[in-house]
Amino acid sequence: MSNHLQPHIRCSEEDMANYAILPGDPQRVERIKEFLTDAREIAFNREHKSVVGYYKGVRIMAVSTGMGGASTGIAVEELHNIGVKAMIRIGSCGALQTGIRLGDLIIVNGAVRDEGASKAYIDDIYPAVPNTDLLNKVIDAAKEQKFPYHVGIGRSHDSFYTDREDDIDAYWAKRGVLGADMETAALFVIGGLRGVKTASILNTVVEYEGNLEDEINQYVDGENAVSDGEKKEILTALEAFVAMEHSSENGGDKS
Ligand SMILES: O=P(O)(O)O[C@H]1O[C@H](CO)[C@@H](O)[C@H]1O
Ligand SMILES: O=c1cc[nH]c(=O)[nH]1
Repeated sequence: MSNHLQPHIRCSEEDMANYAILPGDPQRVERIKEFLTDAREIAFNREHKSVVGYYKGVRIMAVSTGMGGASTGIAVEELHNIGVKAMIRIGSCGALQTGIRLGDLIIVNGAVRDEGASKAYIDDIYPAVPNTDLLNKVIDAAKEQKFPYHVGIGRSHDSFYTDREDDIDAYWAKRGVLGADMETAALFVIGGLRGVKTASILNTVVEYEGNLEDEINQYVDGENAVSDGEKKEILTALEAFVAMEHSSENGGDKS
């Protein structure tokens, strides 16, 4: 653990909480802040905006990762350096299966490592998986709040606008992958290697074979189902952390 101000996220041990919610978008940090009490902004440097506050008495940080595995890896490492023990990504994704609707949550139980950051750490036979205990608490939280959710594999990628993206999506869709994002695999692998508990909840902002740019623009404009999906993923992550705090007080899973 380090008392030093971390060079990118600009947080130190005194800002630390055991739990951190990691959106990609810095603007989402502001919206998470609305769910917290006694919340204060810690820093906003590059793509990393951070706040700390309380939810049902549990101290929780929210720190944006920016887009992609490279900046996510930096955030995970620096949060680990100041002592954060568990991290839940709340992201947006494009669905890869019909039947997954805008605003539905995808809870990722394993990620295809189609990105470079995790491979810089370890060979790609190493699995990108969440912590089982935290995954179960996320699923329970979504179920208890009656949010629409799907549990399955995600594909994390580095490049959004390649000429082959439709074919690549079709390839992974046929193999049962539920959705695509850019950060989950790096979070799972780097967090796993560092002994950090991780999970990832993705809000569906593009339906399968929907219009990628139009639907993401709607999301940025804060419209309807996808904005509700964001609130649902925030509440799911917060409740999972509350459950984790209470189970550790009661001698729960120490893995
Ligand atoms: O909304 P966030 O969390 O940034 O997640 C998704 O959105 C970005 C692309 O639009 C990528 O970062 C992707 O993973
Ligand atoms: O299709 C999508 C939508 C959001 N984010 C992605 O990575 N892919």
